Amino acid sequence: MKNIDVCLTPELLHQYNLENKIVVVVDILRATSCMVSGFSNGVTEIIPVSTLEECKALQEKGYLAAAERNGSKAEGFDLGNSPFEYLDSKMKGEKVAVTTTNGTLAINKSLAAKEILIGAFLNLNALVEYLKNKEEDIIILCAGWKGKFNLEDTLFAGALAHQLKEDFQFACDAPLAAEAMYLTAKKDMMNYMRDSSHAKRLSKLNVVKDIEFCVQESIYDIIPYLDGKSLRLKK
Ligand SMILES: O=C(O)[C@H](CS(=O)(=O)O)OP(=O)(O)O
Repeated sequence: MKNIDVCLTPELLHQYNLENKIVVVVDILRATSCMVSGFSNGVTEIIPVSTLEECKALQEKGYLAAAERNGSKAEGFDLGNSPFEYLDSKMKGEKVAVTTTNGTLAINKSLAAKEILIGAFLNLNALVEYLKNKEEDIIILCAGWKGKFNLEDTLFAGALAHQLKEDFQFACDAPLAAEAMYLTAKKDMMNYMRDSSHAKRLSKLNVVKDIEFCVQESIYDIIPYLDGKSLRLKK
């Protein structure tokens, strides 16, 4: 049977063989939630880069530049890291270069995979429908926080692993633990997340509405994937 596994932080990724695997990268707060929101609102291409310098260089080539460090928009860039910025009508048809603290790094660490998909609660069902018939093993890569474990990405990993468990067996205890957390949390996700370090950090920046938005399940029926250096929408 095919396997599904969860990598709880990019710092553990060296333990996983990505060859011929599908990697679903998740950074619920907020990078991958922003990406899914942007594509759902008509953004045509997103280039994830690891550094502010790379992002600036793409801004000079005409990309809208989204740059966040420690939760706030970096100086001199067009956008920060709120999904609501991506829902603005002026984003339709735009190409975006993006760098964030955790999410874009996680994408760039996954390049050895056969396929890289972008996951969020916002597109959970679309991912389940796409992945359930795939032959490849799946790794869900949690972006975490600065190399450490975080709650919200693990909850998403648990949700996805739970919904795929009829077709994929759990490769180790990480999907099992993530699933147990998700099943406990899902009745009141916002309340469960309230104590998480990331929610506390972002609430100091007055972005509680972003967190409420990012925990909504399956409001968008799309899947962004990495095509060369760019994220695009699966047809
Ligand atoms: O802006 C965010 O949501 C976070 C900032 S931090 O990790 O709390 O410093 O960045 P992300 O890369 O989206 O996790």
